Amino acid sequence: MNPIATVREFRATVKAAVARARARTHAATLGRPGVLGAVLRVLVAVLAFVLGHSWMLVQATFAWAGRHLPLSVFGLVLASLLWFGLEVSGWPGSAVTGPVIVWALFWSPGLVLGLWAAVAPGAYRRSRLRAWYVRRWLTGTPARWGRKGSEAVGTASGLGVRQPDGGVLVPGIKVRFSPGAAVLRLNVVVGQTVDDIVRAASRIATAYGAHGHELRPVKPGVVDLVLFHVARLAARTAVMPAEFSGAASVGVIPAGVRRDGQSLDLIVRGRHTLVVGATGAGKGSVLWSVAGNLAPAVYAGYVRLWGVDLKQGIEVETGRALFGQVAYKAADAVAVLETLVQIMNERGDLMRGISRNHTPTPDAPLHVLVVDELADLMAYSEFKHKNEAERLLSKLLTQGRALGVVVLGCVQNPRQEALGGTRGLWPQKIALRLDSEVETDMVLGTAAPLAPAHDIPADIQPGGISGTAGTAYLVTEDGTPTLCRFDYWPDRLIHAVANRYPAPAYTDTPAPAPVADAASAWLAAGGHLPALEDAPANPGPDDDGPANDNPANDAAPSERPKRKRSARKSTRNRRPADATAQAVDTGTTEQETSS
Ligand SMILES: Nc1ncnc2c1ncn2[C@@H]1O[C@H](COP(=O)(O)OP(=O)(O)OP(=O)(O)O)[C@@H](O)[C@H]1O
Repeated sequence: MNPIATVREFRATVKAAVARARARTHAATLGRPGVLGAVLRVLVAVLAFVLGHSWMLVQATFAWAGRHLPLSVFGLVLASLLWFGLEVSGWPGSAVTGPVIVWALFWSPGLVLGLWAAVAPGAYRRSRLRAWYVRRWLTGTPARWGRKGSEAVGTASGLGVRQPDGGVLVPGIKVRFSPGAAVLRLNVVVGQTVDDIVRAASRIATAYGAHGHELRPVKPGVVDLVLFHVARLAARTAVMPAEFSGAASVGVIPAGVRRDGQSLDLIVRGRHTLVVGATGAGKGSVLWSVAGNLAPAVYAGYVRLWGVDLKQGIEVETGRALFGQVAYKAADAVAVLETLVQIMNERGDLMRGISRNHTPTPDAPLHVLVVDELADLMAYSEFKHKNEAERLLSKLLTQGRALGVVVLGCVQNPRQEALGGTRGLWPQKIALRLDSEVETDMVLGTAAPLAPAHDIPADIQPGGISGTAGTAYLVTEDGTPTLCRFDYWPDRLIHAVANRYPAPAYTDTPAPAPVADAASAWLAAGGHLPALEDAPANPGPDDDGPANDNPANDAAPSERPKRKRSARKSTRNRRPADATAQAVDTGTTEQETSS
């Protein structure tokens, strides 16, 4: 027999077997399954189910065991000793049954918890019990969480009030746990103010080893001190917003995630919002979270977006179809402001004596003006423009909110010269990463101690992108700060949203020309702008966004962005003089920016 022929024959047999196996696997997993394929799929589903639920059982049981370490270790040691004794003594029956029963008796609460977690994993995850058992992240000893312990921490942190009889009265503290946080409810004692608690808060948080804290007023004299174990918030990519669901939801947008894991619902209606952040801090995420999430309402006619972007329109032009009117030059920006002031005045005339709060309708929509870099308008433009802009913007900021005209202004530098006289006129503030404590003070005022935006780390990743971009303190009108992370809006998603929910053709302004300027020309040249029908619902895995753990996104890319800043970004950070030198003709005419 020819050995070479034998080897060839053997190789051919192996190849044929592999090809058959591949074909079967393909049929069983991706193609139309035969009987074997169907059985395989069922088996895989059952296995996944069993493994998933067993994992929950193990997780919950061991969480319990971790919290009750002495008892659980004692049970294990006793069971092991029993097994050893039975083995050594040559016990005639099973040497395993007895020890397992002993172990199960000691671990029974954990096993019950585990069974519950396996049967109802969702309920277990949301439960306070789980929060309690997985609160090991806080370094405070268990005793510290008891009433006496927490009150001792309060006293040591300076919350005690000395009484005439020499005793010390401490605020009553009740502790409860929620996923990701422990909440201390403090009842202020006579002689104390909430300010005393504010002053002691960071000492208490440090005593518990918390990564951050927030104070939430409950009622006069009662404050919740929330201690967080989460050091940083994971990046999420935004998803295509759902269809317009009714006038009631206009102006409240799901913009990201809060530190306690809840959705960040940003209120835009009736609030002017100032967004401040160092370069690369993620102001674009805030801008598009607002513009992108308002898109369905824009499409339905309940909201009208106006854009001012003196950084050559690079940001706003990415989603141009969402905006009724845009301005990329200072003169046009002033014209937009004039138009809005006029709308506001006319609306005031109509509403006077009838209503004190505007309700958006398709006939009288909520006007939202988005300004990408306020300093370009308020500080770096010609004197006549910046003066006029400051005057008009101040009018909008002082009168617009009740009349349904609100402003979202972004700025890198919160100093006086960048904001003119408007700095104190923004009721809602979003402080992304800032360069210094002085800047945090400037933006947030009295809320600054509870919202240290300058402490948000830059965490520069390869490619120069910040690993914490989009992380911010949102300080609402009542001064409550919330650490949150805004969703990332990749260019492709912005295009897709703009294509799916374009603004109606407003009769008082011409429709945007498709490729009218350098920014659009760049988009066209890049070939990124998908055709209307091709627009993906969500950015695909090849998209250049950050890691996506947004549960709503079914096309979640699983890696951190590897991209360098996109062309949209690459031109955004030019200095003003530079920007003027490279100014492009945006094609925006006086006529376009005044109605
Ligand atoms: N929410 C986010 N999650 C993760 N990464 C983000 C997020 N927002 C932005 N980034 C990343 O950070 C980069 C810079 O973001 P962005 O351009 O929005 O910052 P910026 O504050 O507007 O900067 P500049 O003021 O210089 O224009 C983005 O290109 C993106 O890679």
